[in-house]
Amino acid sequence: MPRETTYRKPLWFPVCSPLRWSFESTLRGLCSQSRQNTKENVVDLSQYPPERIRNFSIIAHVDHGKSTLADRLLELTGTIKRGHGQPQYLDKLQVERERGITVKAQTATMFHRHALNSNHAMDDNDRPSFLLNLIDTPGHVDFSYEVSRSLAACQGALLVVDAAQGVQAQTVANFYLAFESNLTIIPVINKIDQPTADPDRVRAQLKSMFDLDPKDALLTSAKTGQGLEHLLPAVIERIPCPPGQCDLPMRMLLLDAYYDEYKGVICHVAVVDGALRKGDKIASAATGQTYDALDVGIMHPELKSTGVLFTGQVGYVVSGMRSTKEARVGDTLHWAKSTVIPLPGFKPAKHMVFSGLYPADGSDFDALNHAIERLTCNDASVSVTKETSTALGMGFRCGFLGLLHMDVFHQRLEQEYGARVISTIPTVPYIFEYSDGSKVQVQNPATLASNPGKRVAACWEPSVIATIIIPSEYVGPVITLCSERRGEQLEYSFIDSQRAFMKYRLPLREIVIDFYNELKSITSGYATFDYEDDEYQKSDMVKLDILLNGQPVDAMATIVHNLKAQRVGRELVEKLKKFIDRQMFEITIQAAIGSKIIARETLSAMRKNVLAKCYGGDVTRKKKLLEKQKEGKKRMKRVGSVDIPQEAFHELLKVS
Ligand SMILES: Nc1nc2c(ncn2[C@@H]2O[C@H](COP(=O)(O)OP(=O)(O)OP(=O)(O)O)[C@@H](O)[C@H]2O)c(=O)[nH]1
Repeated sequence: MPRETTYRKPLWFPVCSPLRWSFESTLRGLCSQSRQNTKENVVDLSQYPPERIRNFSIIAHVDHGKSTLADRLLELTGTIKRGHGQPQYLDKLQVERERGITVKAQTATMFHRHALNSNHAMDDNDRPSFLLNLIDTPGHVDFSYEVSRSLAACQGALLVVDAAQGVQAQTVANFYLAFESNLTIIPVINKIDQPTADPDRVRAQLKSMFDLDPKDALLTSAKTGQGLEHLLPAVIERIPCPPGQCDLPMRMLLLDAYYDEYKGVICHVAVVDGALRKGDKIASAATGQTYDALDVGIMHPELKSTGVLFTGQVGYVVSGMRSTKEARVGDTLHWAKSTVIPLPGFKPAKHMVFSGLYPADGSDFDALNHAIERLTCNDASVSVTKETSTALGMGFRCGFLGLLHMDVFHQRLEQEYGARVISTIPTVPYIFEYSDGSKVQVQNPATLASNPGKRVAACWEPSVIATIIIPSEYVGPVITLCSERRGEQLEYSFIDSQRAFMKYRLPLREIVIDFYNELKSITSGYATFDYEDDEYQKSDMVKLDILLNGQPVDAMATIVHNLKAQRVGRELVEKLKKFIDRQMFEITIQAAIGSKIIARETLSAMRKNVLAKCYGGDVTRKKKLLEKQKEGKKRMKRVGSVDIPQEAFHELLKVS
């Protein structure tokens, strides 16, 4: 028998401003419906056959209001009890709250009463209840892998567009992700409360860019609550129910996983056929390994044990997987006793940027290994292989979907696992051909041409097709920027009288570092940008070495375009000079291509006397300063006889 689960009642907030009044009153009206859903205060999932289930995603450009809208839906269905001004409920990670961006897709199950073909005479209690699974997705291009995975569990998507900003680069990218997944798309024009909102212009853009019927667009303000009452009825009426057959042997798609200290690996799953019950023996189609379903439930929005998940439902299963490596995102889990055809799964993530990760303190290697293993369970898009650097010791070469993704991964390692890491200059995966005809993909510049006797004969670098949307007056500076970055214009048109749309082929290397910031700064923050990977292009790339006192520092090697090598080499040595403390001997810092030195700086010798500032003979103060110096030294990496502070490695990341 399915276990019962409890609804939470919505909370009413005091009315204290006209703005709040309209929001609260709308919410109150809507919530009264959901409150009546909860009359019996329990839910039995067997009441929700596929016809009564809707799985949908919220997709949008960054900051167009997805998470706020998701929160409002959770509130109006009584799933969460909260008020205005609180951090977004579904942005749970510290990194998400600090940066104000969604990094992980989050699923929440809601219940809502609605009569199809709306019979207004019907009492709320008589309206059938629907189970709605909402998936809030990230907006930034680096996390589009999360979006495409989430869409695999959905039949529809709310495409949210800011009423003032209109269609932006990630609106285009996300629309095509949903369109290619054959999802029903409901356009939602949000933030209509803004003084500069122009819903008619956005409607026209939706028509011209995506051929979406302007009449289908819903107008909302997640801030004031205006128009929210139309969202869930549209979801229920327009989005099809999940396909899948109740009478087939159970199979489900593993959508995501994370490690919980108490429960072990928790897998988020979408049950495609049959039903999953607590106690079932399940197997992984990828590995053949079998497990027991120890706990089964829904995200409501916290884990709520239900003991069963039926066809079309999205929820979680705790299966006693011991290692996070066993939870392969995209895998099909099924009843161990039956054979099933595995579900299509997901395209493997394509790594755009690689960087070495090393423990700040060499003795922390095992701790970092453990932290990376746990975190990659929750972020399957990172690739990890072990590597060794002469400068930094044992570490890992990790592949990321972009620079922001890399940054977020570092931050999560530090915040969630207390790991202190040093990362090497990010690089993109090049293909090099040697004089003997052999080809290699180079993810770590230090490994390039490490075989003596092999000469590089040719190089190919990855490129992307970039979509840029800007107000028309910024077209000139953007064209200049793209050509400086070795871009090739592929398309140039106008979305409407005020906005230009451009497509460029750009080398990936030119956009991973700093391109977006520069684009934003030359367009006063108005440009939006998105990219998808394209083919490799032949290119004239060289390896740039950094030498300290004549000794190459492998962790600082980078690959640059021949024409830019001189400038990059100069910037790198100047940066290093600023960050390396003077030591007891002279230090030469050089940048070199092969045996040719292209830039050089010298740090003259000096004894850094930390006690110089300590006047008088206070022993405790002297001790304190010496302790501080010792602590600082721990964070240094010794290359030959030169100590390099951690910050030097971080600073080098910013040179393109
Ligand atoms: N005026 C107004 N502001 C809104 C509305 N909806 C959201 N916002 C604000 O817009 C900002 C971005 O909202 P989010 O919900 O974080 O946007 P998002 O699309 O989830 O952002 P990412 O997760 O980073 O992609 C926040 O400051 C919200 O308070 C709205 O309807 N009107």
